Amino acid sequence: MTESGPQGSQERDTDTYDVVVIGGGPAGENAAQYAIEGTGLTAVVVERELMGGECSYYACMPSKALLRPVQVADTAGNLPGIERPRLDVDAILARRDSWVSGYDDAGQVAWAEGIGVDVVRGAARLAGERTVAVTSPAGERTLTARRAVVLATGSDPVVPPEYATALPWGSRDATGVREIPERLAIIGGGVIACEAVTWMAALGSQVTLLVRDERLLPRTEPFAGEAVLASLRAKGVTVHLATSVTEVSRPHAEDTGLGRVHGGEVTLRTDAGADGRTGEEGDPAPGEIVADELLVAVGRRPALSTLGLDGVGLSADDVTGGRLPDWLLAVGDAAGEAPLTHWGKYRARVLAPAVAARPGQGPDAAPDVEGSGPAPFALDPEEVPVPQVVFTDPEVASVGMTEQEARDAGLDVVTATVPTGHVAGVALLRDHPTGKSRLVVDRQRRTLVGATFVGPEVAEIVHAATVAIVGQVPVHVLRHAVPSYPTGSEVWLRLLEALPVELRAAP
Ligand SMILES: Cc1cc2nc3c(=O)[nH]c(=O)nc-3n(C[C@H](O)[C@H](O)[C@H](O)COP(=O)(O)OP(=O)(O)OC[C@H]3O[C@@H](n4cnc5c(N)ncnc54)[C@H](O)[C@@H]3O)c2cc1C
Ligand SMILES: NC(=O)c1ccc[n+]([C@@H]2O[C@H](COP(=O)([O-])OP(=O)(O)OC[C@H]3O[C@@H](n4cnc5c(N)ncnc54)[C@H](O)[C@@H]3O)[C@@H](O)[C@H]2O)c1
Repeated sequence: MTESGPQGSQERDTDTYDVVVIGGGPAGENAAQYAIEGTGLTAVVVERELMGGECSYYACMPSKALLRPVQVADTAGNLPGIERPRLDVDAILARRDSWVSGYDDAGQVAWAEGIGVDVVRGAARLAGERTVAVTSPAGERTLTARRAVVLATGSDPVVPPEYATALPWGSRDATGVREIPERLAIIGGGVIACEAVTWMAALGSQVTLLVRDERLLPRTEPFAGEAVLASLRAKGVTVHLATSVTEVSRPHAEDTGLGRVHGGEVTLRTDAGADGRTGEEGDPAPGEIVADELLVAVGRRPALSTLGLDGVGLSADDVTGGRLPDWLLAVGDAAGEAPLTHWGKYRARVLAPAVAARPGQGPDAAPDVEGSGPAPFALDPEEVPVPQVVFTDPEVASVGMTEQEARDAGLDVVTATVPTGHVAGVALLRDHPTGKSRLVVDRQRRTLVGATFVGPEVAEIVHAATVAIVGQVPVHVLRHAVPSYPTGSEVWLRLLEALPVELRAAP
């Protein structure tokens, strides 16, 4: 066996583990951790950038570190007796830097090694059944999996080619912002766009949001996008709905680095005026918009293109469709499921026992793992509801189906909708609370199938709805779950009272 390795460390060219995980984001870390926990099996994670993945350095952590001071300032600005705080941009960016550990993953590597998971640096691809080739500056290395290879490579941003030549910002630049563009145009109206406009406007950019759809946050209840739209406009953000950007030009585009303005002015042409369209009533989109920077936030797709899938007879659709051989699994954004950290970690937790229980292969295969097997579900996995919090002002916290999704699924549903701020616990948090809350109830089963809360600090309320859906608690039983007074959870009382009387009593 040849010895070689980076920085003088002794590494073998070839190595064998029970589980080889490609990608060290939250899903990959959890897949490795829970596959070997309490089993005596071995696991390695191959990571080409930073252990901890997109979430830790470029996505969830820095975005929420930037949004929290903005939220606190907004709250303070709506409480008589407190002067609206001045945001100290440098201090906020410094706090963001500390939350991303200065883009240094030593802590995450130490954590992995501490739980017995090896970390190999490099870009991995499938080189055959159970075989992973890793390329790094130190050379090529081959890893073999006795039981399973787990694809946890996350997702890549979609950048339409007509925008790409302008070297626009992606979400990494927005979360890693160093230079605040004076005029920032954002294309997109989904989660990333709505969160990024919130912190970039607060940090001082004059933002124009260009939204192709008729509304913001199209996958949530309509009243969620309406509340966020009203709030953004009240803060001075220009929002053009139903507007497509048809052309982008930037004569002096330059890759100046993460979070820095990427060159000279950028000019966007929109479809305003085409077919008599004016963007939206009272606020027509101009045909041309000039900005200092452009952020493109129009979705992400599973990062599967460099994995050599065709070499093992597979396509990206096989991965996202779950048509995989028994030695191969996918978790997290790479699997094409809800692209959320908590969802990827959950799927890794429930799949891990099945990974460990795959029969060992090869002469040195470890004994079969006793007591492991497919994870027991209380619910059909398809029925486990996905929660999400969008950290805008107001916050949007939802779980399970919207009313429309439930109807589209053929359910006979009844809904209850109330203004969130009409309960004392919410009204006490700040003056002028906005937003509504809604329960979606399956009339036949008398249980929740979805809930949405829009308002101040609703992020902490939604988990009660998740528990109610997973526990299949009938709504008449939920009436005995008494919220403390005066807390935001009292919105549950108003919602349950707004349901038809026959659903409130035991059948
Ligand atoms: C701006 C932004 C904000 C977000 N905020 C939230 C939030 O608040 N809450 C939430 O739940 N979700 C949020 N998300 C989504 C969340 O970041 C993702 O769902 C999550 O990171 C997915 O985890 P993952 O482990 O599947 O992939 P990732 O975190 O993307 O990790 C994948 C890892 O695989 C590595 N990799 C890829 N290919 C290879 C290869 N061939 N070889 C070796 N390594 C490879 C990558 O370098 C990366 O480190 C946000 C996303 C963005 C963009
Ligand atoms: N707080 C959170 O949980 C959080 C925060 C940020 C991101 N995320 C995750 O990251 C994922 C990606 O976020 P995102 O905002 O990029 O995607 P998204 O799917 O939420 O929104 C994309 C938006 O872009 C629009 N769009 C698509 N193609 C377009 C085009 N060519 N031109 C103009 N508009 C176009 C879509 O209609 C949609 O409104 C989300 O699905 C979310 O799960 C989560």
